[in-house]
Amino acid sequence: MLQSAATVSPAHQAIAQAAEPLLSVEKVTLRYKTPNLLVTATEQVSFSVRKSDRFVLLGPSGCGKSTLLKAVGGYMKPVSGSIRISGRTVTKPGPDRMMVFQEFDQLMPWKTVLENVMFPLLVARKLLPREAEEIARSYIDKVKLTRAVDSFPHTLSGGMKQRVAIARGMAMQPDILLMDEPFAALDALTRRQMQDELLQLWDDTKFTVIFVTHSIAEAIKISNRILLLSPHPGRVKAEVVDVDKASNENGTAAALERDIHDLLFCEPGHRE
Ligand SMILES: Nc1ncnc2c1ncn2[C@@H]1O[C@H](COP(=O)(O)OP(=O)(O)OP(=O)(O)O)[C@@H](O)[C@H]1O
Repeated sequence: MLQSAATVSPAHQAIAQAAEPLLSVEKVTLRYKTPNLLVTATEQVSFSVRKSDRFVLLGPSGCGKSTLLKAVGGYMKPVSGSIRISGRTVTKPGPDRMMVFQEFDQLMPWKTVLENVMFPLLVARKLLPREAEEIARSYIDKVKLTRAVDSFPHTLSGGMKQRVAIARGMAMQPDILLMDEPFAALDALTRRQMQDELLQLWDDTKFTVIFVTHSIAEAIKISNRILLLSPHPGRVKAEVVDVDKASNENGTAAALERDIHDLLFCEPGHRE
């Protein structure tokens, strides 16, 4: 189930062709221009995401995971290649792609939990306050923050703030939720709890998510598919096309974790 970039099986090609992807990223090269440097973040990266995928971008620091997510979000244009959602080329940010970041300060500190979640519904979806409140409250319930609905962000723990950010993103019912290391700044226990809650939310609503992480264990736990990127500049190294199946074939999730680690970090024949 670990497929190298060069060897995609005919069976997988057939499945990929049969199910029209929601998101197609084709041969995307992304660069930053600084006054003195041209930094190539990713080179010729291709992948596709289907509806209800829990798709993880995994790779070492600096391989361009966040940059790819920014480009899917419409915040950055590829220098070559294309990014399409349901056949439409992505040219700018839109309410069909909501982002959840790692930082705890992504909420507006002067607004309550309810007001933070309602804000994009009022501004981007242009809903009436009553409609926005109803939707916001239902997603606040889903992330188990009913009792904190009137609290201000500074009174919340890091995990609670991330739950608000997830509720805000999901309440917009985007085509794709883009999550950039959303649990990386949490303590280990809270991080595990948040991973479990994300999976419960997915069981409820089957939303489509692209999740960036550099934790192999986190990737295996939350995804159904994983794209492995090589170190800077990021190129596709392999794809785990069915994480559950790969875990079973490898015996355990721990065995798959070792295989992915070796693929990402070791030269052939070496193991740390
Ligand atoms: N604003 C920027 N200007 C110039 N170079 C940048 C900028 N942002 C990122 N880069 C460079 O682009 C490359 C990819 O960065 P990116 O943050 O996408 O990697 P990443 O895989 O998400 O890393 P991490 O796991 O550490 O967050 C790196 O070499 C980084 O230094």
